[in-house]
Amino acid sequence: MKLGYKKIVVKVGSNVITQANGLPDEARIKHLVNQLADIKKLGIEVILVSSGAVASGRSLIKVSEKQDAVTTRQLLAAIGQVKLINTYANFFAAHEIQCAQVLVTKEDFRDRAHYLNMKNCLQILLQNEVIPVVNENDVVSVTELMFTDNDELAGLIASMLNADALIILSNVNGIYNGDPKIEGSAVIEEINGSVANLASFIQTGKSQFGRGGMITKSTMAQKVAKLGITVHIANGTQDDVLTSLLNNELVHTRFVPEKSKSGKKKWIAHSETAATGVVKLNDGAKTVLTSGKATSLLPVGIVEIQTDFLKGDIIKIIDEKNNLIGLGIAEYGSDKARERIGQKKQKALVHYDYFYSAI
Ligand SMILES: Nc1ncnc2c1ncn2[C@@H]1O[C@H](COP(=O)(O)OP(=O)(O)O)[C@@H](O)[C@H]1O
Ligand SMILES: N[C@@H](CCC(=O)OP(=O)(O)O)C(=O)O
Repeated sequence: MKLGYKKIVVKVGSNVITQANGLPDEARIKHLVNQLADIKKLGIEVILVSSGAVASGRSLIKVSEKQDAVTTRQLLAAIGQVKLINTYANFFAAHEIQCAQVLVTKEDFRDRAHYLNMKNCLQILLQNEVIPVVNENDVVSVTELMFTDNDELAGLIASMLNADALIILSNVNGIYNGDPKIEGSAVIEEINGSVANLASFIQTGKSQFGRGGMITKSTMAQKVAKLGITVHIANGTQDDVLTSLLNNELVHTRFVPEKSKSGKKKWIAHSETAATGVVKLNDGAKTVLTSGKATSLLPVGIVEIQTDFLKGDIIKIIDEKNNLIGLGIAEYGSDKARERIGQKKQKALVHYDYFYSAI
């Protein structure tokens, strides 16, 4: 395979494996499994993040219209996930490959200990030649405990496992420079760094069964590429999509990776919800911190400590307009930080090694 990856995370959207009538598209799932099996047999480690539990459940049970959205999702996912994982397990078994069901919630990544626990779990599966099939545990994860969608979850897993690439399979050929349904719109084949007007190309509507939409996909993809992982968005309904992509023969969108960041920085990048404190910086400090040079956050650039934190906590670093600049681990607590606001020659509040720039 021309792209030479050793470890990939493949995310399959609900639309890829669901027919227009809502029933699971078993032929499509089988075709994807056949490709994944071929890829695995070449020695490439594969982690699959698959949506489709809710869509699959919809084909199995009729839900009362009176039921609210949250309980409906719980019901459909609880039933549908069984069908989904069974379908995968049967198709992988035909290749003598075992797969595992890994259902997660945001809480399973809430601090470094939980994060490393999840990492261990996936690593032990890979070491035993098992393909993890990951999905959000929709039965217990509701409201604020939810990931935006499985694209966010897949980005987190790719970062956590130091994958070479994250391949997102949706029902379009990639990100278009206009509405994909309108003639004249074309796939943007390469996205390098942060593209200021990328969101303006993207229609806010989602596909029939999808949750997040293309905007969350592109935001997540830019973040993951910034951490050093190549991200591909391609059409999972196209025949041989994975093998063509890995042979560099497919028209799709590729996010060019930056230099790979450390494991700690990758964790910090995905820990915004775990952040306790909020620290506001002046514009000079913002410029220095986001310049790409190895600089630590010094108290001289702090204008306000908005929310308290303890030594070792993850803190949000914002600018004077309250936009997120980055995340970091505090070297000391908010009490000491407050005493040092605006002072020169003080110990860094966040060391460069523990700072992730969101810009
Ligand atoms: N500029 C764009 N390029 C590509 N897709 C877009 C664009 N704007 C909106 N979309 C929509 O985003 C959808 C894919 O996102 P989503 O519904 O979350 O799918 P999935 O189930 O694969 O996660 C596409 O079906 C497409 O209609
Ligand atoms: N966890 C949900 C899918 C959520 C989701 O992100 O869906 P999608 O936008 O199709 O990837 C399910 O299995 O139905």
